[in-house]
Amino acid sequence: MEEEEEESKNLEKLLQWAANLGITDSPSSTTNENPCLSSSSCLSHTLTVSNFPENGGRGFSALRDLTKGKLILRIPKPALMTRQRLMEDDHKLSLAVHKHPSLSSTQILSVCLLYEVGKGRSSWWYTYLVNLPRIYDVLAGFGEFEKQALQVDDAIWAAEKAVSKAESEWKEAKILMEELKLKPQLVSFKAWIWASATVSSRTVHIAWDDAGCLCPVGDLFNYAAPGEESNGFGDKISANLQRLTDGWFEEDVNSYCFYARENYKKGEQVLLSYGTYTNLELLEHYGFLLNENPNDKVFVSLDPGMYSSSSWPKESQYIHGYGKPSFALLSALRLWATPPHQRRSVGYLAYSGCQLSADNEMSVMKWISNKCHAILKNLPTSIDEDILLLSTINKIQDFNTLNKLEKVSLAFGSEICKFLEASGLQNGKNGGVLSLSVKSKLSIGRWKLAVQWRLRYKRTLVDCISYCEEIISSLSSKNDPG
Ligand SMILES: C[S@@+](CC[C@H](N)C(=O)[O-])C[C@H]1O[C@@H](n2cnc3c(N)ncnc32)[C@H](O)[C@@H]1O
Repeated sequence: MEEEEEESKNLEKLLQWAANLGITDSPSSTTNENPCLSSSSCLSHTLTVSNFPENGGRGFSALRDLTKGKLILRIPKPALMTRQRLMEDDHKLSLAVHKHPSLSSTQILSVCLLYEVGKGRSSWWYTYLVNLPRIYDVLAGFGEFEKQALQVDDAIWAAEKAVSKAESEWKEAKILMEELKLKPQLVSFKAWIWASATVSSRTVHIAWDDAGCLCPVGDLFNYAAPGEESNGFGDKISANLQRLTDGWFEEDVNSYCFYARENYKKGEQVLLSYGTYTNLELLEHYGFLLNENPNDKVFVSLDPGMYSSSSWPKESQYIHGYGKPSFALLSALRLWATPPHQRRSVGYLAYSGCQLSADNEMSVMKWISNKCHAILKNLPTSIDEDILLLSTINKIQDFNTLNKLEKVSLAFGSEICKFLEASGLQNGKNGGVLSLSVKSKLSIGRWKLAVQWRLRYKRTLVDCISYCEEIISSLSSKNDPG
């Protein structure tokens, strides 16, 4: 409770601080007038900060009905936390950073952020910094147990790569952080994960710095995938070319401006597209995923001969999150299922997305369906088991204890035991109540994300099997009308 009160006070201070910097949700403001300068909050016309437990937590809701395309928030350049700004304000930082030209722009921004945190209350950005999340669930922070809970090799590999990339970037940046005499806890790997996750999940794009910049108040928008509102999950992907983000820097007003991506009713959450991401990419960069993500992709491994039967790049051959094989995957498999000596003559049909013959289409559909079945069979748990496990994880999170452990362990056997082992928790001999440490609570959150991810993956494969079976049955009935 105390924590909540403190968070709400900090937020109030942030909105007032932002108002003093000219950040505003007033649609009529220009650079020359700052209607919020004397106000106690930069928000009063368009947006208010609310909590959306199921959709990103802290975010914005509409204060009134909003129209698509309307300017909803403006952050003047001096309020943007850029590398340039931080270094201009601190000569010592600037001198030290310039001695390390091999560090990447995002490594430098992460160091600058930690350096600013190290200043505590004396930082000009203090009011902003105390409102940043304390933890992130990005892949780079996944421990061994959480990585394995992803179950799918590609995903485990992506998590391992994220961890090792973070480790090597941290080691490279450590010398600079030590030169800057950061406190040991700010030089730790844990602090590095925090800083680099802040950078990857909260920066916005600016043309003059490829690290992007931190955008106070503007970074409170939660995410909706681009195209979501026009597609509907399961519908055909809209051919409309939409802008992938809803905010950009505008030179004429010297501000970062955010626009409503659709019409919103008063009270609805106002969301922002950060770009097009698969669920695994969302986990990697932002530490969350969407149950219905129109941009999700499931890659299935093909035999080398299948890749070489067409010129489609590997990354274009996948199954859409809603279960349909991608255009390129279908095209490649149609060619592969054609005898090699006939491939040239039907190539133009395959590349334009046409079916080649009923037999060819049926063998392609059977191949994909068998492949999906085989993948599902090889995974350690079924969809039903994952659903049950998720509901148990939810209960554990609700009560913050592991209750009636023996009963739970019976249902989920090894995975629960592995969690207990990984968290250093002992299974009470009598199956009694175990209180969870902060570390275990964090681990449970990541474990849940891993289970949600693999469940979505499995559902896509099941949807793909249904898709293939529908095509097979419709082609069979055409072939054999009797
Ligand atoms: C730019 S911040 C958005 C504001 C954030 N909720 C906060 O409290 O500061 C991005 C982070 O918000 C969370 N988030 C954004 N959109 C989400 C969504 N649709 N579902 C779940 N979490 C989301 C993720 O933790 C992500 O890393």
